[in-house]
Amino acid sequence: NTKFWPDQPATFRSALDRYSGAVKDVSDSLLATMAKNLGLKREAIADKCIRGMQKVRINYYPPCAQAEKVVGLSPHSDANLLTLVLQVNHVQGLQIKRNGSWLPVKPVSGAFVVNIGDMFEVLTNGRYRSIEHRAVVHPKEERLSIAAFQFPNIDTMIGPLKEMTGHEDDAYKTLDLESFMKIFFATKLEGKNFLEQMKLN
Ligand SMILES: O=C(O)CCC(=O)C(=O)O
Ligand SMILES: [Fe+2]
Repeated sequence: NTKFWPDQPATFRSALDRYSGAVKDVSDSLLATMAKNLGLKREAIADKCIRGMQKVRINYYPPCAQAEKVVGLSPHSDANLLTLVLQVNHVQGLQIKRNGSWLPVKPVSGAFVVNIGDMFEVLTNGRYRSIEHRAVVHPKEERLSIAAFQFPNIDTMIGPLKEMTGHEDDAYKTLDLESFMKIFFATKLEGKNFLEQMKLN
């Protein structure tokens, strides 16, 4: 709903609206392809997003003379299914956690970074892992990114998909989306500690 966004410049809301719709289409087709690759029906995950929610955040990181002493965005994984991040300018800042260390993700003009969120990890019973990431700042240059977070419909149950588990045990709890998000917001944003609470055993 763009009414919560600034109405200036005059084209802002309509541009954002178009962007959001286009990103949702990309996300739906990615979800369909990923489901197919997992041996599921194309619709298995995408169908959960027909009336799905999308949140968009535009991140602005001003330059910071003491850049090495601060982080722009603390380490976390996104709670939702899939996030499409556009690194708007050429300033590098996004980092992912790989084998215990931070790996920079170079901005590629016009390309999305697709981050797996916690809900995708839960639905696939851990086949896909949500990615821990953070953003650092630059001593001289500002940085901008636009993150579009894709969520399923509000009435969706978030738990390992039956078709995914087969004979194996569920590795995560099953909760309705609202309860899932309540726990997420009550948890300190710190690495993947929210998902830890969703694990069984
Ligand atoms: O600024 C970035 O590249 C990352 C943004 C992000 O991870 C987020 O908004 O959740
Ligand atoms: Fe994020």
